[in-house]
Order: sequence, then C-alpha cells, then structure tokens
Amino acid sequence: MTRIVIAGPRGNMGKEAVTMVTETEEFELAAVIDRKYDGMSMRDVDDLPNLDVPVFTDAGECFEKIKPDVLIDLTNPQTGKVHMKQALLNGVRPVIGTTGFTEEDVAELSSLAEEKELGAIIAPNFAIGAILMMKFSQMAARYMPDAEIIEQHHDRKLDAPSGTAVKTAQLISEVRQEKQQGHPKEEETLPGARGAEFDGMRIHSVRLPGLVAHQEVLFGGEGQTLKIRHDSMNRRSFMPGVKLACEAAMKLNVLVYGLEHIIE
Ligand SMILES: NC(=O)C1=CN([C@@H]2O[C@H](COP(=O)(O)OP(=O)(O)OC[C@H]3O[C@@H](n4cnc5c(N)ncnc54)[C@H](OP(=O)(O)O)[C@@H]3O)[C@@H](O)[C@H]2O)C=CC1
Ligand SMILES: O=C(O)C1=N[C@H](C(=O)O)C[C@H](O)C1
Repeated sequence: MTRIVIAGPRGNMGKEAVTMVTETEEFELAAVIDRKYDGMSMRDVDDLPNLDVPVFTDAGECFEKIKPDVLIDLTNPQTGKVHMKQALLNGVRPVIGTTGFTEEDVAELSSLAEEKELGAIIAPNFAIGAILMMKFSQMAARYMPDAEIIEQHHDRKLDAPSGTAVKTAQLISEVRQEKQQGHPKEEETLPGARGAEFDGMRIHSVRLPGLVAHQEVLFGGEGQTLKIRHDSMNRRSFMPGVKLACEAAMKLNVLVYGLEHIIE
C-alpha cells in the first residue's frame, strides 16, 4: 500500500487527484495539505469529499506526523517548491505537477533528491498525449529546426509560459543547432508581439475562459509546415499519468524531470 498526501485538494487538479487516489486499490490517501482548515477532517470541510482524512496547513508537520510515502503537489509555483523541499527533507517522495519551476530550481531539487536517495518526479504535464506531442516535436525538430510553440490555457493559470511549453522548448533545444528565428532585423512595434524567447525559439501564451490546456508546435520549412497539437479537454486526462508517476517515484532514487523519461 502506498500512503499518499495531496497538497491543493480543493483545486481543479487536486480534486481529481483525490478521486484517483481513493479509487486506486494500492493507494491510501493518508492526509491532505490545504491553505485553510488546519486540524480538521476532510469530512468536516464543505469543499472537500466526505472522507475521514486529516487536513494540515503545514507540510513539515504533516510529514512528521503522517510519515507518508509520496506527496502529490498541485498548488502554485511558490508553494510547490517549498513543499517539495520539505518532502525530501522528511523522507517523502515528491510527485510534483505544479508548474513554474526554473531550471535552477530543478537542479537544486535534483541534488537534494540525490543526496537523500529518494525518488522524485517533476512532471510539467501528466497527460500521455501531451508527452507524445513533446516527443514527436523533438523528433520533428531534427529535420525542421524552425519551430514556434503556441500554448493555450484557461485564464486562471498563474504561470506563463506553461510548464509544458518550456519543457517542449528544452526538448527541441537538445536536438537542434543553435538558431535565431525570424528576420535578423525584425523589430517589435508592440512589445511582446513575437512572444517569449527560448534559445531562439518563440513561445506564445494564450489565456481565455473556456480553454483547459492545449498546445500546438508549429514547424516551418521550405514550402511546407507541420503542426503537432495536443488538447486536454478535462483534468481527468492527467490522472493516469499522476498514478504512473506515484508508482515510478516509489521505485526511483533520483529526481526525474518529465514523464517522457518514464514512458519510454
Ligand atoms: N503537470 C500537469 O499535468 C498539470 C499541472 N497543473 C499545474 O498544477 C497546479 C494547480 O493547478 P490547478 O489545480 O488548475 O490550480 P487551482 O488554482 O485550481 O488549485 C490550486 C490549489 O492549491 C491551493 N493552495 C494554494 N496555496 C496552498 C498552500 N500553501 N497549501 C496548500 N494548498 C494551497 C489553492 O487553495 P486556495 O484556492 O485556497 O488558494 C487551490 O485549491 C498549477 O501549477 C498548474 O500549472 C495543472 C494541470 C495539469
Ligand atoms: O495550469 C494548467 O492548467 C496546466 N498546467 C501545466 C503546464 O503549465 O504546462 C500542464 C497543463 O498544460 C495544464
């Protein structure tokens, strides 16, 4: 039995994660970490399901008292980093869906996981289709190095560009020659018109109500274009990946950044 703590259980993703964990035979929901309702039981909180599971506000206290195997964090960039560090310091294996981590954050947390010999996962996107979209984009970039990333999300999203867009740009950068795209003399007459810049690639972030999570990677070559697109229509699309990440974290003793390393 894998004993799991979920941080952010009232959120869009946290709610689905609570359902996934409670419906998985080999998982037990040991506690939740919420910004409010410290010391209460989930069943006494209107916004949470009717479960006899304790609520903590302080992650450190939760880990010391509950001693879970895995933390699933689905909060916000600042909180996610703090929770992940506390998890590793307390012998808990973190599975982090929260986005907004910098390369420096990942490097620092990777060293800590290695020092503690604990499995840890930071997954910018848990959806299997999104992992394939990223892998296919990396494959395409070998042959069509001119690429622009257009990500589209709901307007409650805090971080831009999305973790998925950054990860896609990193994967493309691994395989293509350094390249500055567009006209060398191009000028933005409105700041931001060409989007964010990542190793010469452009990332465009769209935020609108009605959207969930969508990304298109657009490649251009002489006389042709190629579009690789993924759409998440709901948050259930991420849950098989969250389950897989929890199982993988239990078998690892290092940090893995990106589920593409788990789904070979
Ligand atoms: N890797 C992936 O596949 C995916 C990752 N994400 C990422 O997951 C994160 C959450 O997304 P989403 O569920 O849509 O966001 P929501 O805003 O719906 O949920 C975030 C939750 O975290 C809670 N929270 C904030 N601070 C704390 C804290 N200190 N302790 C405990 N809980 C806290 C919030 O509580 P309150 O409402 O009270 O502030 C809220 O309930 C984001 O970073 C997003 O980018 C999202 C989808 C897929
Ligand atoms: O905030 C979201 O919703 C999502 N965040 C992740 C990201 O930043 O890439 C994953 C998915 O796109 C949904």
